[in-house]
Amino acid sequence: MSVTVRVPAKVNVQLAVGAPRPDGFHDLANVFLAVGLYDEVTVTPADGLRITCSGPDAAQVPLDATNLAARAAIALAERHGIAPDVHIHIAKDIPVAGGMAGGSADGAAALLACDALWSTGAGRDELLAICAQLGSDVPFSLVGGAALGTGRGERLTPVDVGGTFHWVFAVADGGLSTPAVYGEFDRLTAGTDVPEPEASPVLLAALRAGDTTALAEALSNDLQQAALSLRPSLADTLAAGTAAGALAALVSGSGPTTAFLVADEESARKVAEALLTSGTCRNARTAVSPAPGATVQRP
Ligand SMILES: C[C@](O)(CO)[C@H](O)COP(=O)(O)OP(=O)(O)OC[C@H]1O[C@@H](n2ccc(N)nc2=O)[C@H](O)[C@@H]1O
Ligand SMILES: Nc1ncnc2c1ncn2[C@@H]1O[C@H](COP(=O)(O)OP(=O)(O)OP(=O)(O)O)[C@@H](O)[C@H]1O
Repeated sequence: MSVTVRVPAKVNVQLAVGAPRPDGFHDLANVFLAVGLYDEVTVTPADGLRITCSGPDAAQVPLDATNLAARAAIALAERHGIAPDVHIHIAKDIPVAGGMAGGSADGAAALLACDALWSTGAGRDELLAICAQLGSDVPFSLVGGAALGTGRGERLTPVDVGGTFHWVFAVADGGLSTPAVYGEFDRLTAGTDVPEPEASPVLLAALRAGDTTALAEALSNDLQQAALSLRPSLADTLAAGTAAGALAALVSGSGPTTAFLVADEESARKVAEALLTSGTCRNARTAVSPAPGATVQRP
């Protein structure tokens, strides 16, 4: 018997970053929106723990115990006194190291899949606590939709979304390391007074109203400057999407994927095509939001 879980990518429609904490993390006001690009994680009983991965970016995914999907299986098994003897297969469609929480998504998906396979009876709160141990973005991958993440992003409050938003994502060549981007943020803000991060009421109202124009005006990412500083060529990608008619352009999370909010499906197609022909990115993907969180697939 196997269990398959489908899990979405995310874009941060607001990422407000505070000063570094003593533990090295940063307090955030992190407004997550799940977008309809998905990985699928399948777990099957096996003699030991084994990971495989398929998809165009599969070669960049670690297949050892550092993989977040493996760490999730081990964490759940330890808590319930079970041997983590599963074959985990990741069908990867979320860009790797792109700031779209691909690894986090696989962690949340493997956790939910193993929980179903082993019938552990773990409640939602226990699963969310394990997610938070695995990484700051992992709890959101489990819940999906839209949520405000505070603390290091792991403490979630659901956010209402009153409509569908259309996006284009420009996938860059190579990844950016999340700690390196936070480190660059610290370097760029050193000696300045970094304000306490706060969610923008205007942005939350735009989401609630399903108002694309208002959301376009309210999007913000405090890590954008740091990502651009480490990868200056991203400015060309942002400019190419804006010139093609995107309502707003921003770096997705820690980058280097860039996100373009567009009016509708037709505009998404046009902007994606223009980005591809601009030569400023490796690939361009269209997607809608919000998307549901990690979900067990029934055959
Ligand atoms: C950039 C975002 O993707 C936005 O959602 C997240 O903040 C990153 O979340 P993540 O990849 O799950 O990050 P984690 O695995 O928890 O942490 C990786 C590293 O990122 C930095 N980090 C992460 C989250 C946070 N609130 N402050 C940080 O400074 C730390 O250097 C940390 O060691
Ligand atoms: N299941 C996984 N899929 C992809 N990368 C993984 C996975 N598990 C661990 N990793 C490691 O995590 C690193 C970051 O990859 P990931 O795709 O999660 O980045 P990201 O989307 O930028 O993350 P975030 O948006 O959460 O900061 C990779 O370079 C890889 O070494």
